[in-house]
Amino acid sequence: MSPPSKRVCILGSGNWGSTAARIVGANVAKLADFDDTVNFWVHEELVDGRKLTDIINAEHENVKYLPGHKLPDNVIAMPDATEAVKDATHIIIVIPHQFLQHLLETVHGKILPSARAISLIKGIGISDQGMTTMTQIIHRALAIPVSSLSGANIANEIAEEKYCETTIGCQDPDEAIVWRSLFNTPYFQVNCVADVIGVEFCGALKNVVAVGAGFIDGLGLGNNTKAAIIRIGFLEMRRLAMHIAGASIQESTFMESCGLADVITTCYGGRNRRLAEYFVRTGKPMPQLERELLNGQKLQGYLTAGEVYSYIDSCGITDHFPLLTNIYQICYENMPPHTIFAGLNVDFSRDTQVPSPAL
Ligand SMILES: NC(=O)C1=CN([C@@H]2O[C@H](COP(=O)(O)OP(=O)(O)OC[C@H]3O[C@@H](n4cnc5c(N)ncnc54)[C@H](O)[C@@H]3O)[C@@H](O)[C@H]2O)C=CC1
Ligand SMILES: O=C(CO)COP(=O)(O)O
Repeated sequence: MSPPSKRVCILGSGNWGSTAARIVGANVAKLADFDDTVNFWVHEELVDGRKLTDIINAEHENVKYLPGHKLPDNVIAMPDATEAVKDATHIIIVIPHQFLQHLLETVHGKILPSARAISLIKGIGISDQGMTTMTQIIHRALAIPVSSLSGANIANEIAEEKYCETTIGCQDPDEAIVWRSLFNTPYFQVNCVADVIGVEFCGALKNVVAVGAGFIDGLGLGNNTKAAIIRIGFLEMRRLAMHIAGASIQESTFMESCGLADVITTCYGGRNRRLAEYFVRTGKPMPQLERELLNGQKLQGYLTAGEVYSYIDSCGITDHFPLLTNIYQICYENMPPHTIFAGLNVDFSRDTQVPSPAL
């Protein structure tokens, strides 16, 4: 039998990164063409005076970001990202989006030219060229094919092996089969689509809607109000994604796990929702709440609200996105939370009237 020709590296070890390591570690052990070892890059820090990498390798548990769940023994924590990616054919990138650029600069020139990557990140980038997705940023930096994975996937529930679905966006059907084999389990059901950036836009933009849902909970309003915010938020997400990249996005992607299902789960169970509720109840700024309540975990929706607004404002199209605009103004411009309802009676049948992006 020939030796395994493929090898996995996971870049990122937070709540979702550690959960992904649990899944992928167990799966590679059963795949003959993959080396059993999974290199797991950990942003090094001290936990009770010990290095987190040492704790993970001794106890097979990420006691800070995924306490109470064992990682497979073949997942090896490493503090050096360049060492972790060295021989990897399949690179899984799962870090908060604000840290991506620095990580890419670190691993640039250190990866196999034949490697491929998949992004599990939920976030967007803003540059002179407008709004970019994580796979576009990774592809430009590393010049390798990049797929996306996103879904209604609250990490703690998946670590408890509660059934859910996810969506992989991958243009090459053969590659899609390989990525699916790394992630699919009886309790984590993967569906593959060819729409890489549609999957990503859904995952990133729903975090802003979840902040809005948290405001509703903070105001003590009920389920009907939250359902209205979810519905309008979903339409604005779709409207913005189609405005930016309509020619390459499939409408059907919005009905996959990465679309409607993820908006629902995050608006009820996510960190963005929870901290937005505290924001209304306490009046404390989001970054302070993140430091006080998340024990090192990071919010994506608050930053994404700012990034989305900078884009729609620069395009002069805020009128077409009243909910996303209101959420931004509540987060960053001291507008009171009840102003979330201002101007929400937009006619979504007029989507074609949003001016095209000047890209
Ligand atoms: N937690 C969840 O339920 C889910 C998260 N995601 C997405 O996955 C991505 C990663 O999130 P999580 O794994 O949950 O992370 P997390 O928010 O739980 O943890 C933060 C991570 O950032 C690392 N970090 C801190 N400073 C850093 C730096 N300067 N450079 C690099 N890394 C640094 C920490 O070591 C830690 O691993 C995010 O885009 C998130 O939206 C997607 C689906 C579910
Ligand atoms: O993306 C998520 C669930 O699919 C997690 O959302 P939060 O970051 O709000 O917890």
